[in-house]
Amino acid sequence: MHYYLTTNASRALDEISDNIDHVNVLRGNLWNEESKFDQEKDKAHFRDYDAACDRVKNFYKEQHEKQTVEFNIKARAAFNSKQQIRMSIWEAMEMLDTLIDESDPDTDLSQIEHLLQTAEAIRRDGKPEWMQVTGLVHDLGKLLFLFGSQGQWDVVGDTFVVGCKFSDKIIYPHTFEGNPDCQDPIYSTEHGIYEHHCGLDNVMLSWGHDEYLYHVLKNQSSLPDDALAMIRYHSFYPWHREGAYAHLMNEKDHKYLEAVRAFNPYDLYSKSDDSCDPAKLRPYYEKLIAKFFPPVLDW
Ligand SMILES: O[C@H]1[C@H](O)[C@@H](O)[C@H](O)[C@@H](O)[C@H]1O
Ligand SMILES: [Fe+2]
Ligand SMILES: [Fe+2]
Repeated sequence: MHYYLTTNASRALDEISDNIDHVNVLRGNLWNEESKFDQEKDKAHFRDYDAACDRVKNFYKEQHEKQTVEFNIKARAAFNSKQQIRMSIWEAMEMLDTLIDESDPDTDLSQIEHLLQTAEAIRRDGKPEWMQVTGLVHDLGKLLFLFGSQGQWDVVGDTFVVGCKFSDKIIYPHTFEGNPDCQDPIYSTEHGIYEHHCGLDNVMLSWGHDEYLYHVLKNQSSLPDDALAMIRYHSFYPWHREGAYAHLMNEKDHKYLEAVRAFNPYDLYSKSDDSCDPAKLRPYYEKLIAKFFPPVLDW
């Protein structure tokens, strides 16, 4: 059906619709401001380790006492000599789904949901495909728990450098008192076994899901270096959030720091987003997976 309007009537209509647009823009701005405010307010609730439950506190006490240089050398040797399991990225996501992360004060959601929420938040912001798929896989290293870890303390939680003084920027720093490396004349010094600005590539980060997944993917994906850095350092909060370990960084690490910081909000704050439906999202992400990974990988 067509309406024929006089010029005046049509001008009047345009004006009304302009006004409505204007009101909508204003309303939109207001809404954005309010939701920005809510988001800032909400952010303070994340990673509140003082208020965390005993499960989290006990987890970190155990981890901080047991992540020694000796353990880290053994964990890497075991990783290099172990028999490998072959499966696809999606199979790995499904396999991981049974794990509930004891170190995490912010979510009891399944791991597949956390991976999808992270990827979806990155996608919503219009970030590139390689970053979306990085969000999708970043915690798959937690499979270590099903592949012969000693518990969760050598799989999840924040990471830190071993082989030099434990930084006081690590959460619950006093719990390192029970770590024998604190008594070691070399490991307990500022630089420990490392040279000034040797590069994070040359230091031993506490063994867990970041380090494991980095080694699994570095030769089995076409992800860019920034993506591999996001995976390898995403739990390294004393570094990427608190600014510790500057004396061990080299030139390249400054670039990686930027990448990891860009990734972090998606990992952390997407934990409060609406839940995702894996079956619905699968076709989209299978296509992305196929662009960056072989059909099956060695784990
Ligand atoms: O509890 C969490 C969880 O284990 C994450 O996967 C890890 O990346 C974080 O650093 C940690 O705080
Ligand atoms: Fe993680
Ligand atoms: Fe995560």
